[in-house]
Amino acid sequence: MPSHRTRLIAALDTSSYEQASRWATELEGRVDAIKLGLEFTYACGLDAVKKLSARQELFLDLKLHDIPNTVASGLKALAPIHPALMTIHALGGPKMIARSRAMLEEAFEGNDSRSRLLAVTILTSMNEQSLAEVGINATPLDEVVRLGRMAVRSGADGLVCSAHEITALRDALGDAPELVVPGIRPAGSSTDDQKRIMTPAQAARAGADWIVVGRPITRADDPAAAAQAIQDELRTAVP
Ligand SMILES: O=C(O)c1cc(=O)[nH]c(=O)n1[C@@H]1O[C@H](COP(=O)(O)O)[C@@H](O)[C@H]1O
Repeated sequence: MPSHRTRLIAALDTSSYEQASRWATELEGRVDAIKLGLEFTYACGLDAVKKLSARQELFLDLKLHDIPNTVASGLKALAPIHPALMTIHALGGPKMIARSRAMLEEAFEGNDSRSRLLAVTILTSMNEQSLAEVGINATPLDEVVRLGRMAVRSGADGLVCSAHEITALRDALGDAPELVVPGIRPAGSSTDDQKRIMTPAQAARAGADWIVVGRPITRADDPAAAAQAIQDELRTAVP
């Protein structure tokens, strides 16, 4: 049973700066970090990312996946924003991950709060059938552990996975890799396009370092109250 606190990241998925800014203000003090991703960044730009994250810890989730040089150079360009966490796809392979880590070490030399590199394993919107559709004939669990081992060995500081794989990843890799877990749905909420889901309490008991929650917060009538309810659930889940 984990004894550390599972922290809450709110995914602010919107193309509107005003909307994201409103959420960020409402959620300040109620979430531990905000996540800005493809929709916000493409629509509003990196200056807006920088501005919005001035007061809160930032997970910049752009899921880079390209040849090693292109991904590492992309990360170098993002480094001045200084997100706490950034994502690349584990499927880019060991060289892409190793070059990315080396680039971040270089970009943050002399700064002991380097952005941490997360490798996305298998998206939480995929199940065994969706894996077969892209030619991967394995269970999500086996594939996540296989990719997770490779990614951490290659230099990833942590992994994005579903809560279903936390126990197996901890058995394989120990406590050091930071496990960031989307596909979280409080009991009774809509699953949307997510396939491998768990509740906040289940993810906390499994040992998630962070959970990522978007629509259950942002589509709630009262996003601040929804975030607070998740924090309360996390707090009481682990004695
Ligand atoms: O990297 C991610 O954050 C991510 C990986 C993954 O496997 N699944 C996943 O849902 N996410 C992100 O987590 C957030 C989940 O949002 P909701 O489904 O609205 O809670 C979205 O911003 C996704 O981009």
